[in-house]
Amino acid sequence: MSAVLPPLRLGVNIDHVATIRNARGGRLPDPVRAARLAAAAGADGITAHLREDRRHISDDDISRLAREIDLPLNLEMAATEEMLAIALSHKPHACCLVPEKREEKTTEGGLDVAVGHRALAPFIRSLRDAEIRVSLFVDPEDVQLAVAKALGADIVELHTGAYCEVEGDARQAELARLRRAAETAARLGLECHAGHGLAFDTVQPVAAIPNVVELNIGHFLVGEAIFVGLEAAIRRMRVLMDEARR
Ligand SMILES: CC(=O)[C@@H](O)[C@H](O)COP(=O)(O)O
Ligand SMILES: NCC(=O)COP(=O)(O)O
Repeated sequence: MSAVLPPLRLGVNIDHVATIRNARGGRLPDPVRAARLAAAAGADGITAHLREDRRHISDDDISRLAREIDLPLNLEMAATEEMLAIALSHKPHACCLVPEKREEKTTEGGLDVAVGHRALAPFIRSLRDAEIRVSLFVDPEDVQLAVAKALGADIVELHTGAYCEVEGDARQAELARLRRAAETAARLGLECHAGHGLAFDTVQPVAAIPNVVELNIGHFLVGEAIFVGLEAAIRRMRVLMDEARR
């Protein structure tokens, strides 16, 4: 009899609703309305990345999400004093620390906690003292997981970008990295999430990894929403995730 896998949560990242809004500098489409639709479609949480350059999600979006949305808010941010102050003022369910480079189009890799641990330690302590869950967005490497544990993180989110960007044998190799990292995370007592670049055609092998308990998916869902609507896109992703878990 196959083991029953733990439930797999879906965090919907609404960054790129704000990208479309900012294209014209107005108020529409409203990312908070997208969060409400995501909740109605069965999302288990909302993820929003407040970048230092505010290219999409704004400070006001975060304030409104924190006030108006009942789902757990996963605030993605760089490990800066500015972002720490914002996180402590809103006290989201979780903060996911991600690397940021101004010139990047999107997140290019995991946060190198093995190199940056000295600066990260007090930062993580401040978040934990405020009872905010701490997630570290990392590449699927044992050293990153070990340091994440030593830093007192609650969660690691495995970067699935490399897995999504390749095909064939290379993708199978990246999937094996993700599986091994998820096993290591479980052994260390770290809650294991995954995300970046996931789509309908890539989600199921990651959703089937037993120790992964949450997927954060955004860009693909917002793009798909242009054609089928956000609720339908989310419901389809949910079906694929549940099928993979059986
Ligand atoms: C960390 C990650 O992979 C995403 O959650 C992040 O938000 C990507 O950045 P953009 O949303 O700006 O593409
Ligand atoms: N942390 C990953 C995330 O929130 C969504 O990434 P993407 O699906 O927008 O690439």
